[in-house]
Amino acid sequence: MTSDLPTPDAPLKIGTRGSPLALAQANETRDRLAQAFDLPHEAFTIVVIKTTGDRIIDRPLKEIGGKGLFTREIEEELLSGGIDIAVHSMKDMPVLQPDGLMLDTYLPREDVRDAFISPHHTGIAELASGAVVGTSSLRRRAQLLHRRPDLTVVEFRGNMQTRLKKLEDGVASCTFLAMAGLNRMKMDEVPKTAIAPEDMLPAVAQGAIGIERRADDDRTAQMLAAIHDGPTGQRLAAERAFLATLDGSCETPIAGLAELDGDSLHLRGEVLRPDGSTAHSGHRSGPISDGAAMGSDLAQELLTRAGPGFFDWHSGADKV
Ligand SMILES: NCc1[nH]cc(CCC(=O)O)c1CC(=O)O
Repeated sequence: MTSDLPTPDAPLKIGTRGSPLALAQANETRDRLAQAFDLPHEAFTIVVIKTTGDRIIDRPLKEIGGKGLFTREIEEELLSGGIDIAVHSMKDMPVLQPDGLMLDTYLPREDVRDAFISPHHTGIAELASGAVVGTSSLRRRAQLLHRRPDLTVVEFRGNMQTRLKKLEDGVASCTFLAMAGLNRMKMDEVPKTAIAPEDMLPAVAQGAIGIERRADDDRTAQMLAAIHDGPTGQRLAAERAFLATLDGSCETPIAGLAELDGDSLHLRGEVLRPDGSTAHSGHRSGPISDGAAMGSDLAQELLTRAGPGFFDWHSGADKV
């Protein structure tokens, strides 16, 4: 199928951010490609790219401009040929990619659930009134305050290691991390309890790794097809259509999860006010091939139920 595979002299350049999780994801991508084509690891180079989001770690993400901050420099390298593929956590990716790029290869999805992390407790119910919770995720913050308005949420930025250090230092009683990241980094020693999606619906695409390429790069497209996971693609098609219709920005707390059962797909979605005061959730079931339509349909329902103004908070005065 593929005539000119990469070689140690002309390696395929894999672009990634430099966080331990990003590197683990890039390594997994290299391993899968090497195995699929029986190539040595030297046929791949991992190129670490520092993004604006990595550089500015002392301010909340929402202040410095949101999601594209972690991808812009990487996508520029891809477009200019500095790298051949870029490996991303799909939950950090906007629904639309720049012209000339394609993002439709997904590795098999990891555990989609959030984990409750605390040295002293095993779940939210155990937290005393007023307990301090650290998270930088607007979704987790809103979901938490929706259930427990008595808790205090403090901003917890930085990579997973930085956040765990803050927890150790006693800055908060607990934090939340994706099970997927903990599993991919084999951080078995972290005191964690997986939270059922019924109790905390995960972010759209949580646990999925996506691989981006230039749209006109046919050799790379053929190589990536060999490691693509179809079921993950079907689930993300529904979840990302849900997100696209909601026009989710980094500032809007949105959760969504699609699961497959035989030929059917079941999609759950939730939108919340950032302070947790109101939440709207719903679900759809249908044939897998209708996933994207179900995603936009569910989003329309939630938009209607939420009513005008629900998503306007970011431009108004009631920002929390
Ligand atoms: N926004 C940061 C981010 N992006 C992806 C993951 C975890 C891995 C995944 O969900 O695929 C994380 C950290 C976290 O939420 O704990």
